[in-house]
Amino acid sequence: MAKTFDEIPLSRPATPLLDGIDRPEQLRALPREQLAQVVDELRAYLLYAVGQSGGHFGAGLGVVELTVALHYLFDTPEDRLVWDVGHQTYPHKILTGRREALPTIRQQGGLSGFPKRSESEFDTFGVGHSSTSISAALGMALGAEMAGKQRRTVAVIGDGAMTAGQAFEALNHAAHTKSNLLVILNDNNMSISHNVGGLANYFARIWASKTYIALREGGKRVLSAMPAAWDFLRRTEESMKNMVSPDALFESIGFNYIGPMDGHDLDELLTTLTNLRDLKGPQLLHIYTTKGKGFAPAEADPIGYHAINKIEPKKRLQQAIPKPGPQIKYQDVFGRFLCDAAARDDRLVAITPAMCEGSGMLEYSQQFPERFHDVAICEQHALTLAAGLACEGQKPVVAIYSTFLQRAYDQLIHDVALQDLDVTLGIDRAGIVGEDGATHGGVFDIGYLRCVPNMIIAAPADENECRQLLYTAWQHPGPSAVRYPRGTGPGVPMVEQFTALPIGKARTLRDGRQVAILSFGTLLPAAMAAADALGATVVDMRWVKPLDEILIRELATSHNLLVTLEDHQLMAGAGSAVSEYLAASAITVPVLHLGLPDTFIHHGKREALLAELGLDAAGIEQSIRDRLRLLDVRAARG
Ligand SMILES: Cc1ncc(C[n+]2csc(CCOP(=O)(O)OP(=O)(O)O)c2C)c(N)n1
Ligand SMILES: CC(=O)[C@@H](O)[C@H](O)COP(=O)(O)O
Ligand SMILES: [Mg+2]
Repeated sequence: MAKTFDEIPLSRPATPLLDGIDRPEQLRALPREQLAQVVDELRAYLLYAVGQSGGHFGAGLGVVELTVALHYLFDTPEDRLVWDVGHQTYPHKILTGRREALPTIRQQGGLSGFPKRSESEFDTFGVGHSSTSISAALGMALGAEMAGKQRRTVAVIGDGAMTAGQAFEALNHAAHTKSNLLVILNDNNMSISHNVGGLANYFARIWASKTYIALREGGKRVLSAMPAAWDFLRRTEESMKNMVSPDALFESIGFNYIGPMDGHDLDELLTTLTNLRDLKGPQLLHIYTTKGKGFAPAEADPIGYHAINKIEPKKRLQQAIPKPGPQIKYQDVFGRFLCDAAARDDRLVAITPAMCEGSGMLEYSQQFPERFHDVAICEQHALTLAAGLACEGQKPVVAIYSTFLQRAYDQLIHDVALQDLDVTLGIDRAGIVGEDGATHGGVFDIGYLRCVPNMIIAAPADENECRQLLYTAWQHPGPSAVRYPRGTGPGVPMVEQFTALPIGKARTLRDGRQVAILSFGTLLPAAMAAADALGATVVDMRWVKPLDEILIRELATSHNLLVTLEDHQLMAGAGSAVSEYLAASAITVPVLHLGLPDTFIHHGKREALLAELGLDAAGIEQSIRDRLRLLDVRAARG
């Protein structure tokens, strides 16, 4: 039985077997009897390492046995193993040559928090966004068939990820192609929050029917000697089968369903996977696991332990750094807005695609349960659901991370904007997100939103402006979006009273000369500091669409250089909107755009990445000085 810890070990545990495994071949060289010890050592080391680094926690603990069994029985990396989301792959990384590097995970220059093809041959597919594993694995299986390769292909997908449409698109196609593909459904009855929806209930009933299955198997043996009774059981089984038959859903799609089974029973896993690995055609193995398995606090609170910060040893906590000012997270600014606006207007209804806690909606969901919808990992459904609600005169708010909104782009255009429906998007994690890295960067939303007719887009600079712009956007009777970053603001207290701010109007914070900095969003404090050194004008633009064109025109005629600043790709960003306006108005003025370059920004601390990209005060000042020098040189040349 797996060992269960109550504390995260602060010193490295002894892992004699694990220390000898730098590649799965060395795992496969061990006798099967030693695998249980590998599991215990792997779980202990995982606890220690994530304690050192912080990062995703519960999901990895839940697949320690599965990871050992898969790398033991399948010839990885030749056999392809595709993990869904990938937050559960720390055990996989430990067994595939990254044991010693694990404490660097999610840190700049360290391991990615998700499988990444460029990081390891064992990371067969880059993930981070959920529900892509079956599609990718099917593609690999078809690719192998085309190349005449006899390799096996496995996708490991969680019950949460299985709620997304793409998972079923892939299941549907896999059944059609009848490819040799093993899908392992890792069912822990958890998404980040508790998993929701009919599918989650179906899975739960399967598990509950485990007793039914046991009875059925047991009953068959006993009753087969008594024909009449056997006939009765068969008829009963038929009626019960419709109620809780575990294979109804997947078998009817065309998969051979096996399960449910205990995903922590290593022996059972090894036996079952040995039987399954060479079966032809699409197979689905349904395993039950516990998110956070082996660490009692995480087993008890899988939501709280989905991810953890690095564990600070007690001694360091005594010299805690003095707490900064009254900063609150932008997600909590959003949650407070929802509660306050919902209390005033019963048309507010809030929707999240499985990110309740991360979006700051827990309190709202408890206060207004009848106007709260967690739709599971279904971003596309979330947007069109909101569109339907708006058709009926409600005022829906969709809370969605910038990166995950990418999933619902057609729904935004086709279902919301084209019909000019009253849907508000609270776009969290806009800009560089930090440790989650490039898969989660919220750095494209301005580009993909501002070209959509009927959209209005706000980029608040601080907590109070975020609150007021959320209210303004929500009041607006059409499609609207407010983008704000991960983490806390500069500590500007929120004003209780809602004020509908003028749409498309900026606010000038400092009148300077020669240079005008047009700041879009939360990099404003850095802009102000740079302006101090330069004597520059600073404007909090507040709105990406519509722009404050009158102000831009005035600034262009009264300054020698306009500087736009944004936590977004430069291409198609807010700065390019300013240049488009100037060009369309035949206004000629030098413009310097500051933002993210045309590359993916990988994982690290958000502030350090911004500084490295020249988006801190010093970097902004330096860029402006360089540009002024260039302009002087050009002026001197005549
Ligand atoms: C498209 C998308 N939406 C949302 C997320 C955020 N997210 C990360 S893990 C997770 C829950 C996944 O649940 P499950 O697949 O059951 O894995 P578990 O954590 O239970 O092992 C969610 C919603 C994501 N990664 N991708
Ligand atoms: C794996 C995944 O997609 C989520 O767990 C995501 O990492 C959450 O991001 P935040 O930590 O910013 O809420
Ligand atoms: Mg789950």
